Amino acid sequence: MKNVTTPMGLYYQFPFVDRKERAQILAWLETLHPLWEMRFSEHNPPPEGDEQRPLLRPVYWLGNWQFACLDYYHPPKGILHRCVRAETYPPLLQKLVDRIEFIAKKRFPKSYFPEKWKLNTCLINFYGNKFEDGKWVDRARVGEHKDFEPGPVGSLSLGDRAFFQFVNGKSTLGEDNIVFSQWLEDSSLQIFGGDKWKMKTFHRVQRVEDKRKETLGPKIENFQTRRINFTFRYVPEEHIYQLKDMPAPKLQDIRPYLETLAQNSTYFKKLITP
Ligand SMILES: O=C(O)CCC(=O)C(=O)O
Ligand SMILES: [Fe+2]
Repeated sequence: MKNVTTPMGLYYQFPFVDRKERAQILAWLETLHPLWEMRFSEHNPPPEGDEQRPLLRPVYWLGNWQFACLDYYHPPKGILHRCVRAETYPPLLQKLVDRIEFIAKKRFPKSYFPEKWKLNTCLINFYGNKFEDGKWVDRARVGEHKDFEPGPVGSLSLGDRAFFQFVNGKSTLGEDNIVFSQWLEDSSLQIFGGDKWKMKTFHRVQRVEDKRKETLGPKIENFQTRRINFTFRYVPEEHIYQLKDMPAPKLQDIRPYLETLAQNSTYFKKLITP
């Protein structure tokens, strides 16, 4: 097993999951029905100069669902009604999360961890090509952003490898902008924590290779998945809202998503059935 420790606050392990675990995760992923969300909504329309659009990729959240139209979790100011309680991890994922938390605590200083830190939230991203206007278009990338959830973030990658970068600014200033690059391999774990990687720099997925030619994840209409990434994060429990505590306009905006989720998830079915 290769285990390379990169700069302070960055950790990378390949492989992190073995073949059996990989197969189990992939089997579970096939049962999921990811959502293709719109960025904005009736009560949260695009700001001037921006426009309504679908996200680049379908996603699925566990622990809490941060609907795009609720603007994601963004402390200290953006904490109200952004995170909606969602399904818990299946046992096989919880086991991995326990291992990731253990590694993070072993590798990173105490100062990186907010009180009560645990990886209680997971975003599953489906990367691949979308069929639109009669052709397949590569949507396998993520622009510069920060993960605003406090504390270290753990990232598990499956499928084709991704070229992942930490960059200084949001603008495309060229090479000097790049602080650190790495390939995220199939079955690998990346953990990043501390000010430099969480607060000071942005990160992005520049591109995803197209080499493995493996069918991954559930069937998604007009979409071909070649990489699936899990990012495990921490949202303080007091910032995760029950559906009944969400204000009516926001509830109205996310209602169609909840109904779609309820078609395939007993958790969401229960949640929205009066
Ligand atoms: O796919 C990845 O490796 C990273 C995804 C990411 O940055 C995110 O979901 O916030
Ligand atoms: Fe991210």
